[in-house]
Amino acid sequence: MKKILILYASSTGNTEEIACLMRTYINPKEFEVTRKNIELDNMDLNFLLNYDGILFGTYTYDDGDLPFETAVFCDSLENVDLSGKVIGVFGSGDAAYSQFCEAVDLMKEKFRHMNATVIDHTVKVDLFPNLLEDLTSIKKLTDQFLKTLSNSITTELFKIKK
Ligand SMILES: Cc1cc2nc3c(=O)[nH]c(=O)nc-3n(C[C@H](O)[C@H](O)[C@H](O)COP(=O)(O)O)c2cc1C
Repeated sequence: MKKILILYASSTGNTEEIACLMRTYINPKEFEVTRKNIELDNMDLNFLLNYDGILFGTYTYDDGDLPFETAVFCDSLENVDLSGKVIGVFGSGDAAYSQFCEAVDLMKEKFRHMNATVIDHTVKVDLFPNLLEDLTSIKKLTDQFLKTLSNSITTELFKIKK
């Protein structure tokens, strides 16, 4: 069974709510799913290698920038080989800011540069996910992620191949 990690930074719970919704769209009989917050006290990110796919969520802060915990996570990623991992990116922002959900795009680019297989569609929610278009977008990312993941080789096979 392929393993999925839903990992996110959320200060007031909006991004966490997207993560919770995503989990409901994944059949636990088909995939092993873990959902967790970024933990600033443990930035050894080698545990990411235990997962075949990662759904990564972040809110946006300070005029289109990464929030602190996502920035620390990003720096710690330098030593981790994410090639072959399937990754989807989502987040919450506030449409009142000109650089709406910019952190989602920044993380998408970051994962792309690490040779991960990044799903093109991203989820950008204005604050809390309560509109039909939010749910449609979240379902779309989850479905595309699961489809790509199903067609990828498993982490175990990937280790042997390397
Ligand atoms: C100081 C500050 C700066 C922010 N800057 C942005 C921004 O540049 N772009 C954006 O889309 N949202 C911005 N936001 C809004 C948050 O991203 C938004 O409230 C989001 O829903 C928080 O997600 P969370 O509940 O998962 O923490 C900012 C919020 C604060 C408090």
